[in-house]
This record gives sequence, C-alpha cells and structure tokens, in this order.
Amino acid sequence: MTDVSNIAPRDKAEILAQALPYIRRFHGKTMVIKYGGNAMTDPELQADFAEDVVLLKLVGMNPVVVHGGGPQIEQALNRLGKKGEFIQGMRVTDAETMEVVEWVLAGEVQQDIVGLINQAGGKAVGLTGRDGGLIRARKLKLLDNKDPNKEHDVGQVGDIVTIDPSVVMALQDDQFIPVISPIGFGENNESYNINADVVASKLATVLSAEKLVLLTNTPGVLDKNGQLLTDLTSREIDELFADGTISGGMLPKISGALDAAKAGVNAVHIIDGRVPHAMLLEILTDQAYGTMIRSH
Ligand SMILES: Nc1ncnc2c1ncn2[C@@H]1O[C@H](COP(=O)(O)OP(=O)(O)O)[C@@H](O)[C@H]1O
Ligand SMILES: CC(=O)N[C@@H](CCC(=O)OP(=O)(O)O)C(=O)O
Repeated sequence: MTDVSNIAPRDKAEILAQALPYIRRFHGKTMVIKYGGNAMTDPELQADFAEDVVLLKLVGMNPVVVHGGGPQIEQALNRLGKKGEFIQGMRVTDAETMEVVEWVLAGEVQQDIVGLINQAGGKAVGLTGRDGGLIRARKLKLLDNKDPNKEHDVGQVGDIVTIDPSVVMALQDDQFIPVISPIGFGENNESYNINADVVASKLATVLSAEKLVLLTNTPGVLDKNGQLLTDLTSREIDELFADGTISGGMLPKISGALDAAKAGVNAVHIIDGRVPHAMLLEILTDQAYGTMIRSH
C-alpha cells in the first residue's frame, strides 16, 4: 500500500469528498475491468488493483474482472523451448500452446488474482468460459488486414459465438466478484484461446456495463510521435489503423473497445495500469486518464 501520510488532512478530505458523486452515480452499475498481462507484472501494483476492485464492490458497484496473461504465457512457452508467434495481435495457438494457455491462465494467473482479491477482503470467484456455459466459441477466421482475400490460420484461437452472462449475474448479485479467464469452448467441447480484450469488450456489451476499463502498459493510445491521444472517435480510429499507428496487442484492444462503445457501453477507457490505483482514479475522480473511446 502506498504511503499517504505526507498528504495534508484537508487535501485528503477533499479527495474523499470528490468521490461521492461518482459513488452515487455508479451504485449498482456493472464495471468490466480488463486486467492486462503487461500491467500485472509488479506485485505492489497487483495488490493495489485487488484493493481497488474490493473498494468498488464495497461501495455498491459490480466489478467484473477479465484478465489477460500474454507475458506469463510467453514465459511458460519459453520454458518449453517454444516462442510465441502473433498475427494481428492474436497468438498462433497449436494444440500444445493451447494446453499451456489453459494452464497458465486458468491455473495460475486467475487463481493469483482471486487470491489477492480475497486477501484484500473481497469474495472473488474464478471462471473460464466453460463455467456456466459463459463463452461459446468457434475457430477464428482471421482475414489479412491488407488483403481481405487472404486468411491466416491461427490454430485454436476463438471467435466468440455467444456469451451467456447468467453465471456472472448470479455471482455479482450474491456479493461475489467474478474473475474470468479468456478461454472459450466449442461445439465438441474443444477449448479456444481468445484475446482477453475481445472477451472483456463483448462481456461489457452483453452485461450492458456502465464502463469498460482496459488496463494496459502504456499511458493509453499514442500517436506516431508517442503523444497520448486522450479522446478517439470511430473515424480517427480508422485513420490510425490505416496509417499503421496501431499495431500488435493494441489492434484487438481498440477494435473491441470501439465495438463496446458502439453497442452502448457508456464509457470505454484504455488506461495505464502501471500507475498505482489507476482504476480508482478513473472511476472515482473527475480527472481524465488515458484514452477515451467514443462511439462516433
Ligand atoms: N498506437 C499505440 N499506442 C499505444 N500502444 C501501442 C500502439 N500500437 C501498438 N501498441 C502496443 O500495444 C501494447 C499493448 O497491448 P498488449 O501488449 O496486448 O497489452 P495488454 O497485455 O495490456 O493487453 C503496447 O505495449 C504497445 O507495445
Ligand atoms: C488469442 C490470443 O492472443 N490470446 C491471448 C490471451 C491472453 C491475453 O489476451 O493476454 P493479454 O491481455 O495480457 O495480452 C494470448 O494467448 O496471449
């Protein structure tokens, strides 16, 4: 926990009082939070994140966590002498990689987050897309972003067919905090590896969430000169895609964020998860952080 003993009592009181309108406005509302693999490598930040989630729950909001784990999967693959390959931000997933993905995401990362939230005084429950029939998927047909006649075979990467949120709703109504691994299941019960940003975005839409907050390892979306873009419209996003300013993991993040904004999620933000308590600052203060994605 960060030391705040040197902040004047008056300033502390002011900050706390500022949160009141937000607590009132967001009472009972669902907040989908994507906790990115790159933003969760520091133990102190992890503990701060868990505290923030618990605080949101205790003041009456419904936080739903979707976690990533790209760097953690990469480490596990390296230990097996394998190296990850990505096409348009999607990990090429052969059968062996799928096993590693399931084991790292559902077995390690998810359970670490559940443990931290519980330690901070919350009641977290870990789920994969298999639990309660949450995420049905099929093999993703990934079209080349320059030549639409070309298709990439990315193996067991999933395209979401449906999300049945009933298990998430039952848990959140019952004081639990769902922590979801981005793994889907297909018609023959096969597993699919799904980008966590895509799952978070779709889930936010299906749950009619008030906010979707994507925590990552950059200050937000950056322009060609590395300057933060605080606000992005659909047209501006098209331009950034076209001129190659957006690449790698930022591609599915922005596409998903834009889909969620267009589908009616009130506020969609990409923020810097390396800033302590970034999520609380975003939700409970009037300061703007990172990049806000607009629907038009
Ligand atoms: N225009 C851009 N602005 C910011 N980051 C970008 C941009 N284009 C590509 N990126 C890359 O996207 C990364 C974030 O995506 P990703 O690695 O998938 O993070 P996470 O694990 O948080 O989902 C950044 O670290 C950066 O390397
Ligand atoms: C298909 C695909 O790329 N799946 C991702 C799932 C984890 C993820 O999305 O993690 P981050 O949010 O940390 O990037 C992967 O295998 O890395």
